[in-house]
Amino acid sequence: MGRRAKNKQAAPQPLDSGPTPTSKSGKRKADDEDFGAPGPSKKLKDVSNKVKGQSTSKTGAPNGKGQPQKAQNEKKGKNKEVQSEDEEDVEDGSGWEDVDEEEIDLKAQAKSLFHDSDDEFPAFQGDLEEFEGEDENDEDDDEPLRGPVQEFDFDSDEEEDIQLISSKAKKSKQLERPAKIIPTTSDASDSDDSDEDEGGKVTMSNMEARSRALDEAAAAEAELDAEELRQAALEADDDDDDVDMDDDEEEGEGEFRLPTASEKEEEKAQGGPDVQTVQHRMRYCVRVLGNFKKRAEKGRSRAEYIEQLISDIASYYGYNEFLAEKLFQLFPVAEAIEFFEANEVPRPVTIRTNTLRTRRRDLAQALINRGVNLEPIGKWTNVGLQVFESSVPIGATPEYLAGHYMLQAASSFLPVIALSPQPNERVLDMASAPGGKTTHIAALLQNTGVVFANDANKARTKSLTANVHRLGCKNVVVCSYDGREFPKVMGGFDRVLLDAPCSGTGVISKDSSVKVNKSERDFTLLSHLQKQLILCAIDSVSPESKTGGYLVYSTCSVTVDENEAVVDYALRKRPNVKLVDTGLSFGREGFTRYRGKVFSPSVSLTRRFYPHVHNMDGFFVAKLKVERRSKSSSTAEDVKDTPMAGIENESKEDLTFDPDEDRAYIEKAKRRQMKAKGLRPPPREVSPES
Ligand SMILES: C[S@@+](CC[C@H](N)C(=O)[O-])C[C@H]1O[C@@H](n2cnc3c(N)ncnc32)[C@H](O)[C@@H]1O
Repeated sequence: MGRRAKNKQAAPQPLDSGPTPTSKSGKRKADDEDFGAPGPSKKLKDVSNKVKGQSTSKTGAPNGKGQPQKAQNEKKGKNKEVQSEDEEDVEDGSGWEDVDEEEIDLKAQAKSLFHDSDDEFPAFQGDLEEFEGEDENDEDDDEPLRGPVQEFDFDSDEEEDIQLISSKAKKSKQLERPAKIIPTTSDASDSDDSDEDEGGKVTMSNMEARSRALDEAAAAEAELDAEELRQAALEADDDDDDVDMDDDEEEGEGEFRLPTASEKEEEKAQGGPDVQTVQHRMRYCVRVLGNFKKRAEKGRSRAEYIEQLISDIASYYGYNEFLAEKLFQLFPVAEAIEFFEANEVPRPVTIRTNTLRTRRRDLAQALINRGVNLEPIGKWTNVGLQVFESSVPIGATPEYLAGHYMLQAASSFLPVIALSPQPNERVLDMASAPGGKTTHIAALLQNTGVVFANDANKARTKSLTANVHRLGCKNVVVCSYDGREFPKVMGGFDRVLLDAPCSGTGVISKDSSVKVNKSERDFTLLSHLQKQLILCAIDSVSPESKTGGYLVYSTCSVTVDENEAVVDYALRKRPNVKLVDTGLSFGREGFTRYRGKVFSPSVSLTRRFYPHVHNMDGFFVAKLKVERRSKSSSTAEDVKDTPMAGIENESKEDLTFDPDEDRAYIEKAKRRQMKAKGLRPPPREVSPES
């Protein structure tokens, strides 16, 4: 089981202070790469220690005290460093339940229910009714990354990769993966520049070639990973092939066994197992589960091994057991460990060129001149740049301040690429703050048409507005409604993006508080809200649109309740809607079956992105085409189930945009504007009705 050896990318958070790290400070040593190495929280500690120029112990426990993470979290909970939630036992309402018409009482929800997919903004922490009173200091969405980005040695890592792949072909997939954001095999297949010079600094001339070569290597490794997973799934019988097994035997793990109930009690009484025991036990359980028939102890069930493994994952990586289990269930056993491992590693720092102000080439040149080491993210985006190191604060360069780029996670590009807005269209970004995607949409529209950038959180619309101005977007209207009020507020959009409030289980590497502050109730409430929002988003799309008629639904979460289950729900409630291809060239297919639930086969058109597979935040993207409602397709059930039932009763067949409806608002705005300028507005027109 591998520990990620290639933590080459700087963590976004430790850039604030401290001396410039050494050239290898972001790189992990290959000999750290199994459970015998320090645990994840130790790893995080390692990073910050390195930044501070301190040495670290190699054998320490995750918390540095011989105790796994869990014990630490309990202490943290007391210190209020990590917000913990009351974990109410709620029936699993995800998947099939119907969404009530009435709004759920979000006030009753604990803090930090939603998570922001954009790395420029911290998780939304609060409830809808507190929006007005929210602290203005919350506007750190576009918080500049201060201090230098860690430097790392790309070339020697690549050499190391090749060696590792050949000598430990069965070992960790994370281990050998470069810190490059992974493209598809097809992206790399047409490259013929594999012999390009990869040494030395990145320059404008070698940038594209380097990128292609890295893409190729990454694609080859992705293929290798897939093969490994297939092998693991087939429960490789040949113990000689199993590197982990050899390691285990060396460490005397052949005699390892599951603890009995009384041993577990004893372990608990002593304050939990020590970190070495947890590491060994995890490795042992993974191995047994890889070939249960052959390796399991007599009289022990698969469920017992799984239960033990989940409990150990929770304590080792610092999750509450509920979330550890929920995430564990998404993957085959070996891959689940890869996922948890990847959540301990920061994702690459990436920026999006603002094409309203500059070209990527010019921006890259300007930043290279300032001492920024960067290269294009990959072929799938022509505006993204990955920043490897920088001698200047990347969030405070003159180019940044002039709006030439947005600091934005690579995964955040995906929904907008899928949305594919066309010039002159009317687009709604239903949950838009702090505006990473809004400004991307505005740029793709080339400042034509109009983007309504909505967010229910008024405080957050300030940072949204600031970004809109900084990036020179002239076609954006900012508004603040609960998304569930659409399309009553306005409808008839050519395209709608619903980047929904979510649990943030895809961005744990950025916000580790998610590990402990999410309960079953949170997922139930979120899923419910997401289902309400998606129906309103669908109803805001104009089926009459000549150029569009699309909705993109996205989250920065990996749970099925917040993704496939929401989309499937929408398909069932809105027969005039169908899933279409996202147009994204990579990403795993969405689940069409999951733990007894069967979704529409078309849900396979949705795409999932994972940190351990794509080296980007966990993300989900679905694209839906909204068609005209036929009389037969709008059933009584539709009307009952829509959160906009009131509206449908009023005007069920006609939810298209009526510009006349806006006249009064436009008039009011004009008057206000005149007053603000010290002018006297003309007398109001008296309408015949009044
Ligand atoms: C994932 S974040 C959006 C990130 C944004 N799309 C971007 O790219 O910068 C989700 C947003 O949904 C907003 N939100 C939460 N509940 C909402 C609701 N009922 N209606 C509209 N917005 C909501 C939150 O305030 C938060 O800003």
